[in-house]
Amino acid sequence: MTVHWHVAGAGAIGGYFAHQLRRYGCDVTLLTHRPSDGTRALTLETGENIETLLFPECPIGQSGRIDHLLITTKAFQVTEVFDALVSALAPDATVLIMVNGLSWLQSIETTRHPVQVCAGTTTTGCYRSNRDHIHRAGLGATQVGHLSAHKAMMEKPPPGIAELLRSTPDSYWSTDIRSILFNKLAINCAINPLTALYNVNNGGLLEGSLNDEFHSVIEETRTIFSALGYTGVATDLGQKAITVARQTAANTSSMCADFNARRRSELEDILGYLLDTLKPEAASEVDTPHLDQLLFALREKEAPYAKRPTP
Ligand SMILES: NC(=O)C1=CN([C@@H]2O[C@H](COP(=O)(O)OP(=O)(O)OC[C@H]3O[C@@H](n4cnc5c(N)ncnc54)[C@H](OP(=O)(O)O)[C@@H]3O)[C@@H](O)[C@H]2O)C=CC1
Ligand SMILES: CC(C)(CO)C(=O)C(=O)O
Repeated sequence: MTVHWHVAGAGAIGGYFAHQLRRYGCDVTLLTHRPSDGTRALTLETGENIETLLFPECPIGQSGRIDHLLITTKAFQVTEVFDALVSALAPDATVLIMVNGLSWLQSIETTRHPVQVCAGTTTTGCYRSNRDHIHRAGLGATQVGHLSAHKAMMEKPPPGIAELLRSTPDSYWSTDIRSILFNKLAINCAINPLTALYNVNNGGLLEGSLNDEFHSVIEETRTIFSALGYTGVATDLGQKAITVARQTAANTSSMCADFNARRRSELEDILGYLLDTLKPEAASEVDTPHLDQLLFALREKEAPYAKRPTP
């Protein structure tokens, strides 16, 4: 039977995966929070190829039964979207959440539901030149794994995931997605806020006095992860953050792009989550003056245009 994926959040990344899944042969329906006439044409431009596909689209809440759900909104929209769709999910449905930032993790994990929840992360980079035109700026790797702590579930992709992994180049199943998500969170904490504060490309962190700040931020982030018991994340962060900044030197980080566009960023889902949720869980007292100051300065900068609950 054809695998049918519903995609909530068909923006840059969601639209990219929608294209991949359709080209692979899956049925794909887009779920929107905007008025819709029932179809949406999405163009994907990759450098080698440009293709427009017509997708069925329906408002969230009118989807009918969902067997496979991909959520690719911004991190701060995940819980709302999940809650709005949970009653439409088939028993044993597969949900895959693919966002940066982990602010949604606790609420999804504590919701009682029978569905299989996976999470993923990708280093493929996409942006939109208009609402329906997606550009793949860089082809990276995608990793997906089960959020369950049960070994049997962690080892085997639930229904629909194998098709998604096969549909997208360089995509892998991970038996330890949590470590990968925390690694990505640490890298995002080290790179994104500083680039947003100083409005520089990722490579700007490797130059001049900003490089000293970059190292202080890395060191304090490492200390938090170490105190939380994520020794692998803490040990690797220095080298990884510098490598990512070097490899993506010409890129504008997603947070910097959001600040420049004066739209709500994932500040609270990334650095806010690290300092307000994870740091208090650390086994020992951790001093993070640079990170505290960075969060304070960015909250001030974002305040005029970001609608967010008071942290
Ligand atoms: N772009 C990239 O290269 C990468 C992005 N990521 C992460 O992926 C996530 C998505 O990023 P990106 O694709 O760039 O962001 P976009 O803003 O392009 O896409 C988000 C999409 O979610 C939609 N949306 C918002 N609220 C709702 C809702 N309530 N119901 C349904 N849809 C909704 C938006 O619709 P509308 O625009 O109509 O409001 C938009 O289409 C982020 O966490 C980002 O950090 C990770 C790796 C790479
Ligand atoms: C890794 C990094 C920092 C690359 O730009 C990213 O994930 C982002 O911009 O959100």
